[in-house]
Amino acid sequence: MTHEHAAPEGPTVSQLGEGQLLDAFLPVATTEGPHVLVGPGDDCAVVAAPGGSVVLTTDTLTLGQDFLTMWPSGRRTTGADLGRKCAAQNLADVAGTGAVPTAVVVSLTLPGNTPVQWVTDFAEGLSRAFEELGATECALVGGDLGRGEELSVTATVTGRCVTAPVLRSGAPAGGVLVHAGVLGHAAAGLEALQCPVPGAWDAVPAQLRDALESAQLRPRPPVTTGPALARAGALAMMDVSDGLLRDAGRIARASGLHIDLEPRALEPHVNSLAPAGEAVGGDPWQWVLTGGEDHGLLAVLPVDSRLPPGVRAIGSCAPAAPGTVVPGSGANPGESSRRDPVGPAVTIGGRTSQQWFGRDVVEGWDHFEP
Ligand SMILES: Nc1ncnc2c1ncn2[C@@H]1O[C@H](COP(=O)(O)OP(=O)(O)O)[C@@H](O)[C@H]1O
Ligand SMILES: Cc1ncc(C[n+]2csc(CCOP(=O)(O)OP(=O)(O)O)c2C)c(N)n1
Ligand SMILES: [Mg+2]
Repeated sequence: MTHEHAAPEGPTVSQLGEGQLLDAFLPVATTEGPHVLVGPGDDCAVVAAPGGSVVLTTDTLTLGQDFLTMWPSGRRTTGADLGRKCAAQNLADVAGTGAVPTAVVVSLTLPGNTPVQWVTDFAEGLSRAFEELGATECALVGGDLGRGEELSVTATVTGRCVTAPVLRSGAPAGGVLVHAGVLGHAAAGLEALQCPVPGAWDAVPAQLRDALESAQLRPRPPVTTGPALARAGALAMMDVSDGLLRDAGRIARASGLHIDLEPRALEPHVNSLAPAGEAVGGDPWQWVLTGGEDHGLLAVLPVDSRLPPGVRAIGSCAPAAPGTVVPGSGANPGESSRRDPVGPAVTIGGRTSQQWFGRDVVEGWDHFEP
């Protein structure tokens, strides 16, 4: 059913990016209150609770936009896959704040012909992900069921902090940019899933193709590394959901900094994708630098910090050149109004993404970007 608006005046959401939409949306909403410790702008909000605080995040997966039930490659997104992905993307936001996940509520919008087995598989996938990702304190505590035209699942997850919450805005000049998890695998997996059989991806070894498709369908964020990074002294952190360049840009802007990525530190990620890139004529650097949905953790630590297991240094933070980036305010996370007037917030080995790729590239995912 299409959705007709009575007064179709002015731009539609698909003419704006997510940042511009938030710039329009948040100023007319009440975003401050006596219990709000951290409002919109970070991976999680932080709300005062008796004796402490609770961190809170929500994320939706919608058929067509975030997954397909049957992919051109022939693979299906099962209920168990979607349960795992739903858990992973929310648990990663809690981890990205340095917190331990505590509880989940899930809302399911289901077309009437959805098999019951699909729904029970979803519940099982959700719970298996808690176990497999180390969210051992986390339980499903509620939710909602409804019928709708399009299959859609939304989870809201709470967490408890082990230190002060780690936001995007605390990175200092001189800090070390670190990352834990995979980069580019979910993006390469999306291309594999979208490629019909027979097709270009037939040239990729079956095991690698399967692993990349699984990285897209069942991402495995390093959830327990979030609190470990917080304890190691992380000053800024987030999960990489929209692409390394775009999300590093969010830390840079929120912290009023310039970030330079170290190409040699990213080479192991690129090399792991090279056989697939060669076989299909894809660019592994593009997958690594701009691919979303891996949900690894990106953090800034003081120089000379001990890195927790699985954490690698991938870049450095420097003062922003005058006029380069404007620090964001927590209440207004949209980026459009503070688009860099002079230079980029993030470079790769000192080069802009345009210089690095030799062409203009889209630096990451945006649900509405025109
Ligand atoms: N409908 C909304 N109402 C209030 N805040 C929102 C809404 N949608 C997004 N936000 C907030 O805006 C920020 C979006 O920033 P973004 O960098 O896109 O985060 P993420 O990639 O983790 O979703 C988050 O802090 C999120 O909580
Ligand atoms: C059918 C389909 N098309 C496109 C994509 C790619 N995609 C969808 S969402 C997304 C980025 C993650 O976005 P979101 O779920 O909004 O996570 P958030 O940034 O809110 O954490 C990407 C790369 C996909 N997974 N499936
Ligand atoms: Mg996020």
